[in-house]
Amino acid sequence: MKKIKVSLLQLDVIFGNPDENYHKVRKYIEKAAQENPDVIVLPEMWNTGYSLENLAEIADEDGKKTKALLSDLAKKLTVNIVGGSVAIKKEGNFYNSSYVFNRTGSLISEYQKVHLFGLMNEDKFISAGATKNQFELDDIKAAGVICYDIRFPEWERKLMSEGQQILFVSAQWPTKRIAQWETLLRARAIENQAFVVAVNRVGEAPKDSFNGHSLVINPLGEILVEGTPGVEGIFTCEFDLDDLSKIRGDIPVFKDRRPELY
Ligand SMILES: NC(=O)CCC(=O)C(=O)O
Repeated sequence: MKKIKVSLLQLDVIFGNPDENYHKVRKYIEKAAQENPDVIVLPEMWNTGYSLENLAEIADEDGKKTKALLSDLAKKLTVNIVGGSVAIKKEGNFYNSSYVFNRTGSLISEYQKVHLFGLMNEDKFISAGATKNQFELDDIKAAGVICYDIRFPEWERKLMSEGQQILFVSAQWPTKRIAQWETLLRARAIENQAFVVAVNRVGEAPKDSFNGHSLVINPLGEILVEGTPGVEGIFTCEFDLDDLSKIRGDIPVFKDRRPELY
């Protein structure tokens, strides 16, 4: 049996206020670690929110502050951290950037959101990434994407087709489209025959409302845990990765696919 315990930090994000958000994330990670999870997962753009007009003043310079905080906590608490994403500035550009740390505090993956969400003006302020986000946590192969990325199944397929067992998703997905969030995530779990661990923020921003509905979904598309809508908190779930081999054996989607046709 290969069990993994994940803690989802379904947090409110204080708009345009990195100092308060860093303080809050530290407290929440320390609190979550008391439940002894293997992995702690954060939402999207948790340092600034979508305060895009102010990025020059508030984005994290090359992610230095974020990396120092998450590395320190991962090492001190001996826990893997899938660090959601933060706004960073690097060489004159802004990125929506994700960092993953293992239990020793080493940075094991870095990813910039690939698909930028025009409806929230992200494409006007942020530069797109172009690299994959694949990593191993305690020898478990996994991949990660950010929010709007989940509307591009060909991207998740690419990330998940080298034996990845868990897809991590970090989001600021507004309440008004939350039914689509659930449907898309369940589809990504079923088609990739993988667990999906998806964290969405709660709270209000000037132009959007967020109600969380963070989810852990099994490879059959069944919901194992749902973050209580509208409630800030830590939602923890343990699941067994051995379930995957039976599902992948019964319906061998990865073996049966015909990539030469599509
Ligand atoms: N932050 C995002 O990428 C939002 C994506 C979203 O809301 C959608 O409907 O897609």
